Amino acid sequence: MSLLAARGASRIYRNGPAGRGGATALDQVSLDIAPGECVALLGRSGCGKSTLARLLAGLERPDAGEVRFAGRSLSTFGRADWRAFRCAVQLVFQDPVSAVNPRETVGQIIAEPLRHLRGLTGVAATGQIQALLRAVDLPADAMGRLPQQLSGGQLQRVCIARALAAQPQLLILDEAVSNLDLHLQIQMLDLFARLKRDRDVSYLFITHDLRLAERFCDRVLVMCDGRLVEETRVGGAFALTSPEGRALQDAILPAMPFRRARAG
Ligand SMILES: Nc1ncnc2c1ncn2[C@@H]1O[C@H](COP(=O)(O)OP(=O)(O)OP(=O)(O)O)[C@@H](O)[C@H]1O
Ligand code: NI
Repeated sequence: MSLLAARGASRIYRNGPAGRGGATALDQVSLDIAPGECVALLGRSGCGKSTLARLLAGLERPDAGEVRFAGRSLSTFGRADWRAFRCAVQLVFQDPVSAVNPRETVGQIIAEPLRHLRGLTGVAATGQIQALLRAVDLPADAMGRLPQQLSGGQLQRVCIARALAAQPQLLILDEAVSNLDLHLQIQMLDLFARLKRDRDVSYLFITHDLRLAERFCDRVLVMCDGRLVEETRVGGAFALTSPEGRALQDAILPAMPFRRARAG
């Protein structure tokens, strides 16, 4: 059974780059994400990953093909369906600054899905906001701060907390941990792994880091020029075989010997 699926989904930006058939950002992409599954999406910059993420999250419509949730095309959704879908599928954007209202405090930002999607307000909401801030390792007093008073990595974690507030079944993470330091990356991945184990949450994990993908995901998808060019299950002597996949694997730096500078 697939939770979220794309069937021949294409997206053409009329004002996009010339070449490759005009401005086709996404070219007949089909994929399935099963409940509890963790799928990595890799590919070089501009290949269409974020576009696919927006389509799968229902924020943009495909120009051809369709996106299906629990077997139903999003194009048939009514108001109540959209509400259920927004609860079930959450997207954490690549750029946290443009993903929040600069005039809202962290508390207000996280309160929004609690109120609109889960009907929580007042003390119940405040308790949840505090728990969510703890989960993403932000101090409780972050609640009263504005986005501009936070670092990029702190704001990214506010966005993760906001996505988790909906208690989604599927989280689409568009480079959501890329600009966090290694310690925080591991902490967020532990949090995601716990949600996966306890609540069967699925993930579409967009990253440039093949090693992260290998560690966290069940399956790796590789895109090139708007198309899916490879799908490989992770495990054992796992190797990517498409030219694009091989390039990703070759791009992993060998461990560098660390030399301590000598005094004097
Ligand atoms: N709103 C838009 N209008 C016009 N063109 C767009 C728009 N959004 C994306 N594109 C184009 O579509 C293509 C795919 O962009 P997309 O952001 O999906 O790539 P990406 O794989 O996420 O890249 P990155 O790894 O740099 O985030 C690019 O050529 C981009 O210029
Ligand atoms: Ni992107």
